[in-house]
Amino acid sequence: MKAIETLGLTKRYGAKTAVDGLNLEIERGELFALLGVNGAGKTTTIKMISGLTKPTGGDARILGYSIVSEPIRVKERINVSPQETATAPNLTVRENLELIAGIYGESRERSRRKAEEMISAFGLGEFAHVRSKTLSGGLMRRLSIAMALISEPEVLFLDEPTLGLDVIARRELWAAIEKLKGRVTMILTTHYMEEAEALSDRVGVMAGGRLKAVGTAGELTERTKAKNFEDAFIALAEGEG
Ligand SMILES: Nc1ncnc2c1ncn2[C@@H]1O[C@H](COP(=O)(O)OP(=O)(O)OP(=O)(O)O)[C@@H](O)[C@H]1O
Repeated sequence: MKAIETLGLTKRYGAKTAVDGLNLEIERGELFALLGVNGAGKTTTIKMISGLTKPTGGDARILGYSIVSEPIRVKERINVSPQETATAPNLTVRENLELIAGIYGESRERSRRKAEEMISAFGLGEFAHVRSKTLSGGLMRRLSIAMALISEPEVLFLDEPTLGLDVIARRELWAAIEKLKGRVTMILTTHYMEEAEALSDRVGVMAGGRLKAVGTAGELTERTKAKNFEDAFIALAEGEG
């Protein structure tokens, strides 16, 4: 069974077709980067797959469950690490993690244990007692992803995870994401081509609501006869048809 399979997934807003008959398959454990210029339809696609908005046509199956007819089953198995980090500013790193575990119905004891696991997995040990509002951008993003993982989702959406981070914080976050590869299916959106190239198993390029190409960064570079992946992306994102 695929982690994600979209079947003619479509979203229309009045006369505007934001996502146009998307057919896409993502394997379990894969890190898939969904790329496209502003307005290509990435956010709308992710919103539909994660149950935040309903398609106007087609369907998607997440771990076999339909987003149209079984949205609760889907929501139980996924989580989103949003672009706008949503931590409780006056709670510490540990308290934020325990709070989320509690919201997902874990006992006090298990919440503590899971928070500890995440602190260790994301290298947040020395900041466990720090209020989240005082964290740097990079640490905040790490906490945000840790919070999204505490419910043990099988599918995780990472929406521009390193937006606005400096190069060191970005590399640290990449390392944290790398460690999750193979265990959690991840769908990444990013405008940084080197990020897609460094992290993803495959990329999909969207333009005008349609999927223009799918493959590894290397394959797409070769297919477009570009000199690097960024040029390949530009050729695909701007190409007609
Ligand atoms: N709620 C809405 N109502 C009307 N049009 C919308 C709505 N949401 C998105 N659109 C339109 O659908 C198209 C796709 O938008 P979407 O946000 O999915 O693109 P995107 O690839 O995520 O872009 P970005 O990189 O800027 O986030 C755009 O033309 C956008 O204006």
